[in-house]
Amino acid sequence: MVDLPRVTDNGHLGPINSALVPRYGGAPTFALLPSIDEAVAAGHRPDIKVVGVPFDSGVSYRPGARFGPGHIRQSSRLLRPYNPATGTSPFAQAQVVDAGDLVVNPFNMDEAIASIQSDALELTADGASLMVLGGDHTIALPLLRAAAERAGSPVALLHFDAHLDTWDTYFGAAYTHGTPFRRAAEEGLLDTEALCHVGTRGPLYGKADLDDDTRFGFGIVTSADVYREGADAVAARLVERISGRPLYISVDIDVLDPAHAPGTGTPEAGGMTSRELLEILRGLRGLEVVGADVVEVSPAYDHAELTGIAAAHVAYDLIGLLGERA
Ligand SMILES: N=C(N)NCCCC(=O)O
Ligand SMILES: [Zn+2]
Ligand SMILES: [Zn+2]
Repeated sequence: MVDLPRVTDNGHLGPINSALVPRYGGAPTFALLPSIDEAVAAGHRPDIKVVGVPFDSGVSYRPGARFGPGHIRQSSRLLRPYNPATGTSPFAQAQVVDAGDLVVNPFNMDEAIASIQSDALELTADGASLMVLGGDHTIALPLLRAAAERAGSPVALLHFDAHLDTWDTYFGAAYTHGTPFRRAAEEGLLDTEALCHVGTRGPLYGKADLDDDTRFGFGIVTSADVYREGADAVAARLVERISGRPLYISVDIDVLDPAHAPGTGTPEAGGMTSRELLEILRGLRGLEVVGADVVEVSPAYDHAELTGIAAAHVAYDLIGLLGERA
């Protein structure tokens, strides 16, 4: 394979130069970034590793998020190096690489969760942070375990989702995509002063769901709150609550309205627009983001890459936030 010309900026090896090589050909690493092997072979030390977790054994409705990482990468080919919304170049402020996909057992939940946790710890042993492409929301639990261990303390959590994901069990199972944040709270992984769901909406099983959630320390900014208050005011509130604490950001793509992200497993009407979500993320600059994920992209239900493109742009802005620490 010939060496492809890449954009290099600020000493960092960036995406394939799409002015010289057609962006629709070749291997779809995230945003056409170098693979970890290519970057390391060229003498670069990764600051941010994009990693896929193709796993969906925790879903309660439509399946298929195991194909999310590949779809998000394919939908990320058009991302360009400079983000005018923030005035930054996410791939120049830090060395960002694509570390490929984890190998996760689809038939053994305990083994899957344990291996995601240990792989996340191994990938961050060199001080790098992770931008994870899911996968269903179950994977947030082992990722939070690893993030809290690396931070040396419980972490603040911003959780963008239509759902609370603090339910207790499904069919008696404790580890599902509807339960990761209850388990994380029980395990003491979360900084109970700085937890917030953003974008929640849709029917619950009962009012007790909300009471439980409050007991774990979560605040809620609903999808309707975002509509009424606007992205800037919401971001300002979140920054006030979280500032100065190590922060993990988990984005379930179903936080977006099905019109913006149809390709997901448990869609709910009345969601945020992709513009609102991106603007809230941009309002979080200056926070100490230690890890992030984008989950629940199920490509079989997508159309014209709507969901894949939304997820790719969310990951791009999250990489911008992660890179502020590099
Ligand atoms: N994490 C996501 N996307 N969905 C959770 C929905 C759980 C339920 O079926 O009630
Ligand atoms: Zn959800
Ligand atoms: Zn979720």
